[in-house]
Amino acid sequence: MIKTCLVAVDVRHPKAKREYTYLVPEDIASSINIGDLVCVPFNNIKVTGVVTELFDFIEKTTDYELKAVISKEAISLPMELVDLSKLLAEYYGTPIVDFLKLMLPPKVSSKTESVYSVCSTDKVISSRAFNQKRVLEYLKNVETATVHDISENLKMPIASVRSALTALTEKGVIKRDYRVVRRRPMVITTNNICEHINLTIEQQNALTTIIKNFNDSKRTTLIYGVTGSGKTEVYIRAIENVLKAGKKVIMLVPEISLTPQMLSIFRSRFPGKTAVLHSKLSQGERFDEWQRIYSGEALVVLGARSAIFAPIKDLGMIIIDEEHESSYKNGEHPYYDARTVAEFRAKKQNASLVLGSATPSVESFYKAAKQEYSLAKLTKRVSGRSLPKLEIIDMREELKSGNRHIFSRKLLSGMKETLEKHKQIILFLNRRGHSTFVICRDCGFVLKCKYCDIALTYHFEDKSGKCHYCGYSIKAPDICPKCKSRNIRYFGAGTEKVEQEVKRFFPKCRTIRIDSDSTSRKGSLEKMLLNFKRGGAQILIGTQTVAKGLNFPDVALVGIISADTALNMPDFRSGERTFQLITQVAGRSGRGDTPGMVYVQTYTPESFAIRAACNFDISGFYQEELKIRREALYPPFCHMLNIVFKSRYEDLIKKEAEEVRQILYQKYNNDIEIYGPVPAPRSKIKDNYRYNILLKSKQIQTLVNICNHMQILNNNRKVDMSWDMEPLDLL
Ligand SMILES: Nc1ncnc2c1ncn2[C@@H]1O[C@H](COP(=O)(O)OP(=O)(O)OP(=O)(O)O)[C@@H](O)[C@H]1O
Ligand SMILES: [Zn+2]
Repeated sequence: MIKTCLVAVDVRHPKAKREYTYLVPEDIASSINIGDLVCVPFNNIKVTGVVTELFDFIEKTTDYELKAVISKEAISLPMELVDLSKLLAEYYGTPIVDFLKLMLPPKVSSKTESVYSVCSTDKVISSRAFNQKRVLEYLKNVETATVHDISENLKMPIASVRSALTALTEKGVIKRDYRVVRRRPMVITTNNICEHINLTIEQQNALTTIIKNFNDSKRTTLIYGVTGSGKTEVYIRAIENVLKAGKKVIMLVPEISLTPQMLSIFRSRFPGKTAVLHSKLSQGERFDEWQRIYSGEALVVLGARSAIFAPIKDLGMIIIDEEHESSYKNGEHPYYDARTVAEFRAKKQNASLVLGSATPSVESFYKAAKQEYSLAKLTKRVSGRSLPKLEIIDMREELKSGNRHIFSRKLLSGMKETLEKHKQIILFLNRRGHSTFVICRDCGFVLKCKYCDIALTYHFEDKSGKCHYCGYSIKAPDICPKCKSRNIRYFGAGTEKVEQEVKRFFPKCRTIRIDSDSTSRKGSLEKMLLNFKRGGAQILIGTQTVAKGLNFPDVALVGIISADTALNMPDFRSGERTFQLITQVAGRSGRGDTPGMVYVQTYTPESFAIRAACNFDISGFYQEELKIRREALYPPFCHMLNIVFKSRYEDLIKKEAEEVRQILYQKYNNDIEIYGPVPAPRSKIKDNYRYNILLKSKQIQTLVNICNHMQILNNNRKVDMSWDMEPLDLL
């Protein structure tokens, strides 16, 4: 009997699903499986693809000759992941191959090294060949050794070892083999951490809920635990239980939480069994971690967003820490949300899902209120530590009393006091660079990007204006390019400016600045955080990178330089983001012996989100927020789909977007609300105009249908079109 298979191939082709049928040649017919990586012919070239279906070939069903699979590669995806890709492809209206690609290891190979061992003891080595004799004696006492092992143990230069080994191999006394070496990511370790911890009653209760859900209902557990309440310890105990039951775990954390701290906790609690996956791994490291997971050597996968696609077969639990984080959403095609993928995956593999946060997303909070999720609360910090005290500072008052600095008087004296006590400080500002715009006071000219409709940010370090969207950079002008005036001023502070000001007020104080400018080199973020933890600096200045999950016991003061940056975003989630950001950043304060203080500077002290965060009024905040969302019809009371159009030609966008709107209106009008097409808030980026059509619907299935319809509408379009299911960002 002949077999055929369906292969998802990685090629750009107008045909929507990008899956094609191939004949299976006889020599691999008995070994081929769904999930196998294969090489197939496609338009006269060879491409790779993944087998998604197998059929017993019955009759000739098409007019054209089927081509045959060329070869089978050594890699194969678990069947569960192929099934998951199919579900996701349907849900997001995206070719299946786009998800399969996220699941495959990178295209590199294993790293091998040579090892030597004795194979014959008959031959006599002349006593003049001194090095050879020593090397041979050494090898007789060990099973195998590498060049480096030998060199190190015999204190012999590498070159001498090599020539001795070559001579011995030629004589047939020893032989050379190859063994695979695993590249192990992140070697920085902090001193450990295996002290025994007795769970608090709240932690114990949370653990019981998780285990109960794991054992029977598989219901999702939401752990709402205030900052410093010991959520990590609860996750670790839960993982221990899952491993005991013979199952495996994926734990997702935001990229930043993958610090040496977190890694060394996991490596010491699950020695040899933890794999990590995140965006800063080299291709080789990623390949090896993938192999360790796939082979079953690693039982716990700790990683950022894309780790949700880790090749695990016996999955028992998925844990998502800081579940409110927007970094779980992929901001480009394929626009998946790791939390949604986790839900699909947990269901498919009969695993249970655990979400945790000190500031759960409004959506999750709502599901817990409706009892779709089990809610476990940790209301207190561990070891009797109290939550920090938050104070709002009205910056308008500061201005009125003549203080034009970025630090209010209270924050400044708080900093002075904290430094005197030899405690640490975190200053938070959600903007990098020095000044957010450069303006001419005479004619109002604002320095803008050549390619984007965005003001350039001034960076003091290289005296340049930079675009934070496309990277465009020019030397900042001394005179206005438009009216030639010298009256150029810089407005709006960023992290660089904060650092400068700290240096001005406290010249002797050591600072560390963490933002994407200062941490672009691999490993630099980890080193900076470790340095701060060890007391290498007194003040840490950072963007939202420093808001999450960090545990520095010596931090006694947190200053939020401007609580308004997130609030002023034109987005229905701005209130929620502001609330979360303040609560999270504030949560870094007072985690050790000294009680924590937090100053929240703002020009809008009456804002509900800011006041609720400062009063720890989480339930008041969610109630108010849910009321607004219900009235204005926003998630969780509806689902959304954003259709994004991009092109260099604005007329073309307008025409095509209008066409799409018409089609959607005619077909789906009863079930959806349509907004747009309108220019996106960031209307031009990298020389491309951007327009949005936003759809809302109470029926998720309608939006799923539209996503799949979009794949067809996308054929032969002259403008670039993409569709973002449940968007987090409409900018
Ligand atoms: N039962 C316990 N007794 C004493 N210390 C504990 C206990 N549980 C956890 N800890 C310690 O408390 C500290 C804070 O815990 P952890 O970082 O897990 O807090 P968290 O809830 O994740 O906070 P955040 O939301 O701010 O990240 C850690 O150093 C941890 O070792
Ligand atoms: Zn730009």
